[in-house]
Amino acid sequence: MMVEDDIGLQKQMRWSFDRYNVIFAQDRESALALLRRHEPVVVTLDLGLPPDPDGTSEGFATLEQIVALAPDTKVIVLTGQNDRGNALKAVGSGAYDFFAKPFEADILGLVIDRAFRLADLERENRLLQQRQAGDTPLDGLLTRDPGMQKLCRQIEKLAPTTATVLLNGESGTGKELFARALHQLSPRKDKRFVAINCAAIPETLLESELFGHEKGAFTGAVKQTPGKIEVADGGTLFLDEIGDLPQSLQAKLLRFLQERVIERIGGRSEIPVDVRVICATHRNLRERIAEGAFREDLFYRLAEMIVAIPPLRERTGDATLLAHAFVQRFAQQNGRGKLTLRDDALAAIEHHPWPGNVRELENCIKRAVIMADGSTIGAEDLGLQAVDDDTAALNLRVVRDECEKQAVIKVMSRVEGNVARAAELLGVSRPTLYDMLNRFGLR
Ligand SMILES: Nc1ncnc2c1ncn2[C@@H]1O[C@H](COP(=O)(O)OP(=O)(O)OP(=O)(O)O)[C@@H](O)[C@H]1O
Repeated sequence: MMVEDDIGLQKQMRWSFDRYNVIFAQDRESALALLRRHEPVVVTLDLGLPPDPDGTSEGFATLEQIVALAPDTKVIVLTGQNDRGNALKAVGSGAYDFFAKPFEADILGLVIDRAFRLADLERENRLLQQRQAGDTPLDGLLTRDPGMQKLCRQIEKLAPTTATVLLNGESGTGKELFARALHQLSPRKDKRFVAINCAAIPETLLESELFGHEKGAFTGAVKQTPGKIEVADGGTLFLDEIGDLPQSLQAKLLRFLQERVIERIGGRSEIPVDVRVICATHRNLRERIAEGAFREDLFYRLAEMIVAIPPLRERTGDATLLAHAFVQRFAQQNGRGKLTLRDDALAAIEHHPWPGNVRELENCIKRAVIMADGSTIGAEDLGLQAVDDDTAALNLRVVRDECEKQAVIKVMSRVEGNVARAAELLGVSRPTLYDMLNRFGLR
């Protein structure tokens, strides 16, 4: 796209750059409308645009909006001769390069070619990165959901730090898997990962499990036993279901986190321990605090970083991705040869809300692999309700229509029904927008 208000110059450019597929804009408004509509890869931008043709304010405003809307666009700003100040300012504001007017078409052509090449390379690079991100989320963890992949990147960043991480998510969402990944990717990976479930052990035993005891500390304490915290020295301590930690132990854990020393039950000496603490809960800890069941000061010690893991039903495409992988794994483990999921099974898996998340899905597939008679698994083998297989919704056109409809409704509401303005924002012509409104039955 070439943004140039001088019609004579536009003509000359059209002629000089006829080997490109060029679109022309003459002011900010038309430039932004064309940007939305055609998504040009390279833009040349004259800084002197109406209503300020002798200044640069409109040019800079246009540049700013192009960079904000489509940051990958390569904008080449055309400045006056010897106008270093504005040239540098433009590059500082996100322009790719600058060029002095009047220009020699050959040389400007070289700059444009280079901009296209760079844009190509950047696009390739982005694709490669996306592909890699999709292939290797975290060890043992399968996902294609963009939100989950973002979480995986966060975990990679958090892993090498000493931050205490709180993993929050429904039961079976993979909290322990994330905790192990945090350990594996940390400098502590060669030391122990010690997990303890605070909800599974009675209060009386939990204290000794965590802090250890000396011989004779209580009836049955026949020998000196170090606690889990001590055992994890140098490594990572994973406190699962931290929201269920009894009050008395909350105080003791807080003291450990503050002072980093423990005292075994019945012991007299303070033992320094160096552990990275990761904890997890399916509970809403803020609610527990409000109920008076969880100490606020402990919460802030534990939740230096909070990672919220989405339930399986909110991850796009993951239920079937995991189902295929689990079928393969369990078929192999049970010597079942090649087993596949039928379409009715896949539809049922997509529709089931999976309150028990990945663990529920895993168990469901495990059972089905054992029970299935033939070489395929149907909805019935999974014990799931068969649903009307709406393959229609799997058709890209229908999906696209639904998305388009949502976008049209949103934009039409934003511009209070102004069709011309909505068409511009959506990057379509007015007749196209009218067609869409008709097609979607919108008034
Ligand atoms: N994204 C995933 N890819 C592959 N396997 C997964 C994934 N998420 C979870 N799992 C598997 O699902 C099971 C449950 O995961 P995990 O124990 O980590 O969940 P959790 O959130 O800690 O559960 P709980 O809160 O009940 O302790 C495990 O067998 C785990 O390996």
